This record gives sequence, structure tokens and C-alpha cells, in this order.
Amino acid sequence: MVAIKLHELSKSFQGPVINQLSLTIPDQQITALIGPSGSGKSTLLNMIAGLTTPDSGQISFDNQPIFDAATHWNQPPAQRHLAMVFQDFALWPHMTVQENVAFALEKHLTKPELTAQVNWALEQVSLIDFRHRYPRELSGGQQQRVALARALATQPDLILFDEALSALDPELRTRLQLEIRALIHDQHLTAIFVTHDRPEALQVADHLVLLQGGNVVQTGTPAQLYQQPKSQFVANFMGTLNQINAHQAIRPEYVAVSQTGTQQPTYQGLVQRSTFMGDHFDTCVQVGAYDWHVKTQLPYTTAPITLSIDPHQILTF
Ligand SMILES: Nc1ncnc2c1ncn2[C@@H]1O[C@H](COP(=O)(O)OP(=O)(O)OP(=O)(O)O)[C@@H](O)[C@H]1O
Repeated sequence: MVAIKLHELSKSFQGPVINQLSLTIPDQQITALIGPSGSGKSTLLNMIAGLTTPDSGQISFDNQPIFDAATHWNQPPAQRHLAMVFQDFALWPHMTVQENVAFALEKHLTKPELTAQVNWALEQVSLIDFRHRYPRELSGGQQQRVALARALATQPDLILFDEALSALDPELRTRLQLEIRALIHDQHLTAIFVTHDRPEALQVADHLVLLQGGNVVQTGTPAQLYQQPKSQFVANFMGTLNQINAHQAIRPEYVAVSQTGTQQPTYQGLVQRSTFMGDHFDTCVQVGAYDWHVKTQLPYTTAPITLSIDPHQILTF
């Protein structure tokens, strides 16, 4: 439970990576940092964690400064009440599941407290029956659950996930996304999720922060970024876009093969191909200078086609 404020945060390595970035990350929500490769997502996460020192700016948790370049205040990572979960699980191979979860706790707790805390964390991730196993005896998904239990066991205010699910197969990944979402909300934690996977961000996050070149280009709910993008870049990043002209575009779900007598605006195109997608065909149509994608129930062969659009759904930039 912690609201995070970043104020005019900057970081350069060989060149600028984060540029005077100001941002509020809401309390008790899951915020996903998204953006193209190299946009600064991991750098931002590492600055919040205290693993990377910003060049300038301030970071505060619940209005308490944890970093201030001007006063040289830099709270050590261990005192920030946060936990991190990484893509590679980072488990100790020579320790059992319960030893891995207990490892970060042992200094602070009595034996009975420690056992209770570890068991509680393992129950949260449904791994209590696996507590005597070694990481090599677990699947990838189970290993990531151990990493999550280890994070929960420290009773953090904030959990940071850095591409935590990227190594898992799609089905497992979806299951863990839902489990993590439920856990974070049940425990009233704040979480920040770095992912390069847009469907994952939509599934997991309450709140999105889209970065481009070290700047925040838009924040909001997943639906706000998808339906009300502030720029062409945001619209493109959030999903497939059919360009109408230089300033207007429409999502594929609002384009249909025209029925005779339609009252909606129509466009003439030439079918390029139809690709089977399981529950629909992705039919690619050349409309003027642009390629459009249309969700159709049947495949179409190369031929002229008339498309209609829902004019209320046109995005204008
Ligand atoms: N420790 C470092 N030393 C030098 N350059 C770095 C360091 N960390 C990050 N960078 C550079 O900063 C830029 C942003 O990297 P960062 O990892 O934050 O981006 P990202 O958005 O998380 O990218 P990706 O999605 O590819 O992981 C990149 O150009 C990267 O090479």
C-alpha cells in the first residue's frame, strides 16, 4: 500500500534514457509500464527499487522522500519496503522451496514466526505441499510462484515485476497473470509491472503508463489508452489501426464488409489475403494507400470489396 510520486526524474547512461519524468503511481493498484524496447521501462523500475540512482529529481512513497538528488538523500533498497520478481525467478538451487522463501526473513523473526510467515506465503500461491522440493523439481510456473511467495513473505508495500512472466508458455502466463492480479488486490498491495507484451498489460493492469524515449506519452486505464489515444503513436501501440487519412484511423472491429443499402460510410478496397485466426479471419484489404485489417467470418480471395465503418468510432489525431 503505497502511492509513488516521481518528480522530474532524469537518468542518462551513454545518452539520456529518462527525461525529466513526473508521474504518480496510484496506491493499491497494478500499474503496467509499457513502451517500445529501449523506452526506459526497466530503468524507471530500477530507480524506484533503488538499484539505479537517478541523475536528478525526486521519488517519494506516500509523500515521504526516498530519493532526492538535490539533498543527496537515497534510501537504501532494503529500507524501501518493496520486493522484486524477475523473469529468471532468481531462486537458490541448493535450497528447498521453504528455505528459498525463508531466506530473506530469517534475521528478523523467531522460528515459529518464520514458519508461520513462510507457510502463509506458500499458501497464497498454492505451493504449501511443495515446500520440501528443490527448484529443479518444479515447473517454470511453480518456480515463478515460489519467487512470488518469497516476495509476499517479506510483507512489502510494493511489488515490482520486471518481465516476470516472459519465460512462461502462453497458457501458464495467462493463469499467473490472473492469480497475481487477484493476490495484489486481496493483499491491498501496490504493484508495478514492466512488460513488453501488450495483451499482458491489458490483462494485469488497472493503470497503464506508456513510455516513449524516456517520456510519459499517456497514462490511464487500458480502455482509455485503447479507445481514447492522445496520439497516433499511442493508438498504434495499443492495437491494430486502419488508417483513413493522415489524421484519422479506425480499429478493425469497427469495419465490416458492406451490406447492400448500408447507411454507413463506405470505402472501396482490394482484398490482399485472409488469414485464419481461429475464431475469425484477418482479412487484409488495400484501401487507397493503406492496408486495412478487417475481422471477417469467411475468407476472401483477391477481389474488389466494399467496406463500411462505424463513423462514431473514428479516431482523430
Ligand atoms: N546499466 C546500463 N548501462 C548503460 N546503458 C543502459 C543501462 N541500462 C539501460 N541502459 C540503456 O538505457 C536504454 C533504456 O533501457 P531500458 O532497459 O530501461 O529500456 P526498456 O524499455 O526496459 O527496454 P526493453 O523492453 O528492451 O527491456 C537502452 O538504450 C539501454 O541500452
